Amino acid sequence: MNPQATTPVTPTLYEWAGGMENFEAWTDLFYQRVHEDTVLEPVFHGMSADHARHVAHFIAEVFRGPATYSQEGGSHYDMIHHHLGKHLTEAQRRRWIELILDTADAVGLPDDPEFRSAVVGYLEWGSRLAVINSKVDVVTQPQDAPMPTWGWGETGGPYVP
Ligand code: HEM
Repeated sequence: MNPQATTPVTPTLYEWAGGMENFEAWTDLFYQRVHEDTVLEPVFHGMSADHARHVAHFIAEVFRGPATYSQEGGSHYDMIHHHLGKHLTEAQRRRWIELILDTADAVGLPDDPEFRSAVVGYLEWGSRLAVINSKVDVVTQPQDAPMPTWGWGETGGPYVP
């Protein structure tokens, strides 16, 4: 018997989350809530109508889903570029994290310890990078920098500026 036939394949975070419609539901509700939030509303006041979907597609691609964000013309460089010069504060970042995690519960994303640990790890990492990038005016990453990917495990080492 082929042993591979019986070896269970670990699902990606994208698959475990239940696919694109769940990422879109998550960010659609999140950005609705952002506009009712006194801390975050001023940050996102002029955001584009497509913003929520772009963030859903970005996170889904990072979680090893389809490359929709890239196929729509986005890139890691592009995402960083959107944060330049926004001068985001730690208070805004914390509120962003709190609200996006509350919204994960509201839309019924899986709440098992392993999945949520990976999600929190990614959101902490990504949101702290967003704040760092918001304090500068140029992207130091190459324009063709690959999209990051995120799995079930650990970061693998210390921060490299
Ligand atoms: C994992 C964390 C994050 C991810 C993956 C992410 C992703 C993105 C993406 C993909 C865009 C571009 C959207 C578009 O093309 O329309 C964007 C824009 C933006 N993000 Fe983030 N972001 C993160 C964290 C944050 C945080 C913590 C804040 C603020 C507290 C923030 C504030 C903004 C703002 C102000 C824009 C520009 C909105 C606009 O004017 O259209 N981001 N983000």
